[in-house]
Amino acid sequence: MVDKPMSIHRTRFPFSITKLLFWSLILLSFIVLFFLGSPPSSASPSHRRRSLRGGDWETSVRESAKSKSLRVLVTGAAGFVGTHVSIALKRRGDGVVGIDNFNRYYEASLKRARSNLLAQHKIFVVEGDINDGSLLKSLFKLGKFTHVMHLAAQAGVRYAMKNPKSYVHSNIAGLVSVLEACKNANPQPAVVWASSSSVYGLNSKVPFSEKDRTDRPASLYAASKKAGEEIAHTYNHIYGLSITGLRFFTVYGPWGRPDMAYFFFTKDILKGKQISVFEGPNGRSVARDFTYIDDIVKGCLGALDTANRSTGSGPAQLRLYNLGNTSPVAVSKLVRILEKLLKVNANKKLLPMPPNGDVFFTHADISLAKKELGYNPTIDLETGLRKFLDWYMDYYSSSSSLPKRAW
Ligand SMILES: O=C(O)[C@H]1O[C@H](OP(=O)(O)OP(=O)(O)OC[C@H]2O[C@@H](n3ccc(=O)[nH]c3=O)[C@H](O)[C@@H]2O)[C@H](O)[C@@H](O)[C@H]1O
Repeated sequence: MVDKPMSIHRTRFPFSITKLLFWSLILLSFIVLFFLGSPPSSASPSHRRRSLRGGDWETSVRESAKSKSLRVLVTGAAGFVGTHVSIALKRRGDGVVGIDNFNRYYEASLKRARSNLLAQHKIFVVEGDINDGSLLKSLFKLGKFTHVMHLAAQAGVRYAMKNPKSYVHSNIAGLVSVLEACKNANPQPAVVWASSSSVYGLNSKVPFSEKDRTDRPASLYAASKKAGEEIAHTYNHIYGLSITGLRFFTVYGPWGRPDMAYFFFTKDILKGKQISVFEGPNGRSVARDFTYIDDIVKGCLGALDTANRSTGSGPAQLRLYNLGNTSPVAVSKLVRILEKLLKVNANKKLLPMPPNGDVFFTHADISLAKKELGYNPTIDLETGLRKFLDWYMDYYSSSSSLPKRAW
């Protein structure tokens, strides 16, 4: 009776209990050794993962933030504007730490390449999401930031129809997460953040002044940025955070975003692919106040330099500025400049502008930014596109993959 079940056991499991125990012990010791080998960390599991990947990230944050003047946390540091602003700050001696989630809205390899450029300038970029409150808390504790340049966002006007939730996640929830961290930080930093020309929406009065209506956004992107401006007001009002919003007007240049028209027109013209040029009603041209990246960087630095300290409670500085070029150019003219510089005729198709969130015209009144930030754009579209094309040719001739369209 006793032997029978044992023999049944033997036929079901090909190895003995002793062998099973032996292998379980080996496995257990591997698990124990793995965890003992991890760098010590008091942080949450997500932080532990980060330190495993990025080495001693806490030391890197402290080193990168070191400065006798500004200590700036740049969100979206591996983005187009984030990279340029970070380098400009570091060059003049400010401490800079970046955070970026390296999402796949457009080619991640370009973001990695920008991040490598930042590393060459000794700027440390933490890979993480602005919605990760505990990560932000640790970063503020380590970096003791005097300023936050908040540039992380879901960009793109037309993509909002494809993926509306990503705008809520990054531009609304993400902004609240950053402001919560700022409000709780010691010291409380001054915040400068990227709003957008798109908040003017269906406004037809030109040039667009900060005093004009912004309650008719034409896209969810615009609505998310407008919501951001209202959220900024709340955090300023209740928590005394010093907050400056910058309404960027169609920023372009080297290391730019492949989802923007000037960028993918270049790619498609070079490949002989047809490009769609949108038109307004009755063949009216669609135009943008295209603004070169170096001018935008100067505006960002001007905003950081003139920002007052946060007060913790009670009245604090709350500002909004247009950063444009104040000379709109028709999209058809943009294409003609590209054709001239590339020495290639574009295969163009004129199309009525689809109802996709786009607006017909943007034109910034920049008198306020001129007066208060010393903002003074100097680069015209042809000069700026020449600089962009120099970079583009150089970057994509040494890189195997051309940008793919995901938007
Ligand atoms: O100022 C901003 O705040 C925004 O600027 C930018 O948006 P936009 O000004 O719309 O730039 P972009 O897409 O390059 O289209 C340029 C022009 O080409 C036209 N356009 C576009 C696509 C196409 O296939 N054909 C075409 O004619 C199109 O109708 C438009 O007239 C940023 O992307 C956005 O993230 C935000 O920062």
